[in-house]
Amino acid sequence: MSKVTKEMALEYHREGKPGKIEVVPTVPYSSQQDLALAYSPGVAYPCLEIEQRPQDAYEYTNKGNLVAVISNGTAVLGLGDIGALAGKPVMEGKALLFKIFAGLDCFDIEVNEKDPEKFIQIVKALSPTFGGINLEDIKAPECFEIERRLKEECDIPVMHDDQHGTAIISAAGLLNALEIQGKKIEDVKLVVNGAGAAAVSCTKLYIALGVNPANVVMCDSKGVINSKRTDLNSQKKEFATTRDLDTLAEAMKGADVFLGLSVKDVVTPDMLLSMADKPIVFALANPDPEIAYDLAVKSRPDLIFATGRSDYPNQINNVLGFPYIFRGALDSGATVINEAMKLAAVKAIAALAKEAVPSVVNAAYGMSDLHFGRDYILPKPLDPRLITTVAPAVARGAMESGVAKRPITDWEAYNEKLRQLMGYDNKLMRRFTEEAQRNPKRVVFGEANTDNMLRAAVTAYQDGICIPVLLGNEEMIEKRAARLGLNIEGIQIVNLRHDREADRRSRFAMSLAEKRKRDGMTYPEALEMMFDRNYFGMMMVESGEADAMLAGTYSGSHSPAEIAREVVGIRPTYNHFATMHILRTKRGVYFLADTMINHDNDEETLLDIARLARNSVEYFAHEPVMAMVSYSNFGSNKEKEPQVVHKVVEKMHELYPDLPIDGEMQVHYALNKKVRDANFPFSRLNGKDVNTLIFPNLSAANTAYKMMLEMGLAEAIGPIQMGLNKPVHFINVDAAVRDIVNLATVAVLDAAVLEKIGNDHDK
Ligand SMILES: NC(=O)C1=CN([C@@H]2O[C@H](COP(=O)(O)OP(=O)(O)OC[C@H]3O[C@@H](n4cnc5c(N)ncnc54)[C@H](OP(=O)(O)O)[C@@H]3O)[C@@H](O)[C@H]2O)C=CC1
Ligand SMILES: CC(=O)C(=O)O
Ligand SMILES: [Mg+2]
Repeated sequence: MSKVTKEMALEYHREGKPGKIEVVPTVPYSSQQDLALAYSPGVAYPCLEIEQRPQDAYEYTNKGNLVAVISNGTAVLGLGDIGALAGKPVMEGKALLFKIFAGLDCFDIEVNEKDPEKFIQIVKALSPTFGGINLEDIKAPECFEIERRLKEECDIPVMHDDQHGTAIISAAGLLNALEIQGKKIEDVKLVVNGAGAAAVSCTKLYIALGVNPANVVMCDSKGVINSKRTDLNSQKKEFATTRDLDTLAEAMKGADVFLGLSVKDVVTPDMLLSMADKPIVFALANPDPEIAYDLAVKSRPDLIFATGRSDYPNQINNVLGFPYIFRGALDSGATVINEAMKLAAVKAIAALAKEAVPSVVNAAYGMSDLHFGRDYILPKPLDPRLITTVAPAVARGAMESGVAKRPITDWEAYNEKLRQLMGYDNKLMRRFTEEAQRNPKRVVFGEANTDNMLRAAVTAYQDGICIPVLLGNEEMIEKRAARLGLNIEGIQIVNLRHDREADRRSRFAMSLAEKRKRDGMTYPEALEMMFDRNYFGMMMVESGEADAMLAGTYSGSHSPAEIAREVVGIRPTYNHFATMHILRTKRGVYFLADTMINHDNDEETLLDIARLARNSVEYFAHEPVMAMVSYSNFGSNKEKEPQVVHKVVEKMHELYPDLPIDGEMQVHYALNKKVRDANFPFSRLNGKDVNTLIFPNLSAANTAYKMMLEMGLAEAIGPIQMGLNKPVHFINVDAAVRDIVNLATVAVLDAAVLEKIGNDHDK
């Protein structure tokens, strides 16, 4: 996993606009009218409504989606009391996590005040702004009283994340680790290093879950907290042991579980060796754990080891909890975050780790087979299921314990809202995946001897999306799989140089030579071609030995597109094939064509592209609303290129009298219906939102989608091939695993359509 250096981190924070977050308006603000509504005089109306009914603040302001991360900088990570200002990067980081993982807006507030009473008064005075308050990095013991008072005195949920977030996540990890190690919670001996905010709260939750208080030994910076000590505050006194122990090293002997919430490098390999069999060690000090990962795992193979860091397996970090805990609390109108809600979160997070890990999570971590076990005791922070698992569990907890002021009634609609909150709607791909899983097909992976293709094939197989056939040398693929830690058991490998089916190559060659004899192809030439993976793979599809193929975009002498034309051919009624990208953007789903195949389009080619796109968009269950774009509008420029587009639009109008398609038009008219309708009220697209853009040439289409991706404005599925007789799709072997899996999914659906309705979609 990649390591973080000081230079990288400083550059990351300094680059562009310094810091990590900004404020973005959510309402129109470009006209005088907009401003009169957003500010004076219009703004007075919601003010007066809220004055009458304070609850209306949730209707007219961002209160219901706004959280404050508030710190005084007295216990920033494990860096200690570095002050409010120095803690700001951490608080901005938490604000970012709230936004990206739960769609919650967040202000970081650094308060330069250490006196608990004054701090309480400041936070309380700020509280009307927010729907919830996340207290962060405030040291013990002051944090206990600060949280208690603010919970009591504010009418919104308040949670000290270092206490409860950490307790919830580590408890979920502990339950799962105990299950893997075969230990019972009521029997385990627990050593806790650190007696601050996080340590005390975690220990209390573990006890609530079944740990025997008599089996707990806690240490602080002065050693074991025992009954001989006279310097203990009331929190520490609760955990004072009567056993004759003074040092951490003594306490560790025979312990089953170690929980570190203190400072770095205080645990030694010898201490780990002195623990009981199959120990569990959570070294959670940030940024550096109580014992380094490499040192710990080297010293005991029977260990389950977790840290707070993202660059090692088993990250125990409150990021798995706080975004979703506040999401569920705010959405249900919870007045507090109580024990029922916390326990609901523990159970939901622990259970999620036992479910099959979706390919998108594997892909996000460059893995292929994450599964419940000693290196995967908790879900990964980038798991998109966390929001739909934890937030509803917390909301239910709030409702069942009677603290929810706005109970949720339609859970399916709530789950849908949560998914959509995460920006791009992933519904389309989810639907494709489910369809493919219902009827998986045999997909040839033409470049199986490359890392990402192999990873994608294994992921698609494990997810039940397709039955992969890997083309390549068995020995090399097996070696690569072993190096990547991939399990390829059960996946067929076809070595085209030493094919087990002796006559297959000659059979394929004969069939191709017969098909292309009028193009001058001889049998010996065709036989030679069968050493090319694209020819061979496509012949597998052509002959029905496979249902679809993912071909690489590079092939020795011939371009894969040419080979596809020769081997599987173009659909009846077309002379060209093309590709489309589906872009998922914040504004919705868009289909763009042709993004990969045809360079300079004459009328006939562009007409084929438009017809193919119309069919494909329909096939992806969208009503096509198509704009044919160029640099002029409806004939305003008489040069060659816009004229080609203009004529193709006319032909499309003749062919499909009811199809909403128009142009040529500039792309801003295509995408802005208000401006388009005002300027061109005669357009067939009147009142409609365009979802399909047909570009005049490859440069424009390719540049448009790549620019959107590079600027982070879209996620893409594609390139989706349209117009070949068989589902042969093309993808760059360096494409991300997720993109390859997505295309394999589309190929499976394509094969299913072929099976059902044949290859003339115009019928
Ligand atoms: N992974 C995660 O999700 C989280 C990790 N943490 C980490 O936990 C640590 C503590 O945070 P927090 O509880 O908020 O901070 P606090 O300041 O409240 O507590 C720190 C505790 O560490 C103890 N301590 C300091 N040095 C030693 C030592 N050498 N041996 C034993 N104990 C020691 C202190 O002892 P004393 O009481 O004697 O001063 C104190 O009890 C930090 O490293 C933080 O990054 C915190 C929250 C979440
Ligand atoms: C993760 C966290 O909140 C901390 O280390 O303080
Ligand atoms: Mg913290």
